[in-house]
Amino acid sequence: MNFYKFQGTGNDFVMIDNRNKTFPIDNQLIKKLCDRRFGVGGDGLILLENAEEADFKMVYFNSDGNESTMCGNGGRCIVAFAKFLNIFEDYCKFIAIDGLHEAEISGNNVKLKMSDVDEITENNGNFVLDTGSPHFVKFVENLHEYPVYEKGKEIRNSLTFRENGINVNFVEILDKNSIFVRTYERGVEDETLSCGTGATASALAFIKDKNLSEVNVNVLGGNLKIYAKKNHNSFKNIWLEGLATQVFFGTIDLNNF
Ligand SMILES: N[C@H](CCC[C@H](N)C(=O)O)C(=O)O
Repeated sequence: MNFYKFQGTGNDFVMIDNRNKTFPIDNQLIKKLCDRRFGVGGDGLILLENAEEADFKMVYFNSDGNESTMCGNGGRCIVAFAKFLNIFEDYCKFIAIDGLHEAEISGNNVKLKMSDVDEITENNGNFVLDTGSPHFVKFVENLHEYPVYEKGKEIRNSLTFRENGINVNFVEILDKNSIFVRTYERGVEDETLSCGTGATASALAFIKDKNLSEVNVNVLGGNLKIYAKKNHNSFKNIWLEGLATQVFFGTIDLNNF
């Protein structure tokens, strides 16, 4: 079995061209392929498959081996992967678990259209919203020193969120249109170097009461840019932009893995 390793601002994925539908979807196999010592290593595994009314379909699994909701950085990486496979020229449409996405690629830079966000709810100064995956957003000071793993794990496993889980984003405001975000990711159950749907959620929480439509988001693994059109407490025309690159490729004999 051929696999490709891609990363988008440090969020990394095992990518498989599964248009022939031969990949054995097995949670334990996916978990082992994502294992950083016993496997290839990755925050998740992504299958690229054929789609009726789009250029391709994205199927996303977290590194715990379970299929999950939309992955923004994974979406940017599958666009770069599909371009590498010559599936499209510079603009594509693909189907993911949260619906149809458009994307543009220029070199290693990918701009991905995210699902609309209908509502941001607030609970004692924090924010909860769904950008294709569920996110909790908390604004803090001195984010570099903040205990992201401990506090993120605590919120993700709290009574409110324990059953379905949630991704937990901690945000420091850098200037009038820039934020720094660190994320504890559901299904990875650890901090990742970047979370695309999390960066998007954090940016929307940041601009919800501002007259701003572009946000620079610094993450540990690089820089992202989010564009959004606000409409009261909802957002449309949301785009996530950043670099996505192929790191290496290889083959695995699944009969002896
Ligand atoms: N772990 C997330 C999905 C991947 C999100 C992240 N990798 C992104 O770039 O959006 C979840 O299960 O909700």
